[in-house]
Amino acid sequence: MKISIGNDHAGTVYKFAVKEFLEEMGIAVTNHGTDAESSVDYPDFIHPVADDVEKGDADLGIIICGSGNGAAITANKHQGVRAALCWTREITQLAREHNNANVLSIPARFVSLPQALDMVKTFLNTRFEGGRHQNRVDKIPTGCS
Ligand SMILES: O=C(CO)[C@H](O)[C@H](O)COP(=O)(O)O
Repeated sequence: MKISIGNDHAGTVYKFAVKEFLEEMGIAVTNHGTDAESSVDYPDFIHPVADDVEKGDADLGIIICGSGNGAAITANKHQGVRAALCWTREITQLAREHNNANVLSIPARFVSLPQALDMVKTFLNTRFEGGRHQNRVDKIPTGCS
């Protein structure tokens, strides 16, 4: 299992905690930064994560910014990337079960660190249900057929 992670300045503290959490589980992590808390532009650090997922260089991605929206919007510009903005365990579970999300977007300014780590754990431990959801996910790239 390989996970690519990236964040802006609002997500730096959470990123390091998530990275440690993953590495303690024996998961290989590619960290695209930023590793600083000085102001940066989130696309510079989120596109590399989405690139990894798009190209198959990572199984999953985790992206973090203040609201989670800029990161998710950026990642979803990439082919084959399904980035889900999540703020509870239940939303995270559904993002995997129903949407086959392959990138988790965490809003660092709106969830606690324990909540964020719980979402990461849920994201890793939940499988896509397929079935009717597969038909819907298949229609995402090109719209209705
Ligand atoms: O959430 C974000 C993008 O969606 C950013 O983290 C947020 O916009 C950064 O704001 P500021 O420059 O005021 O720290």
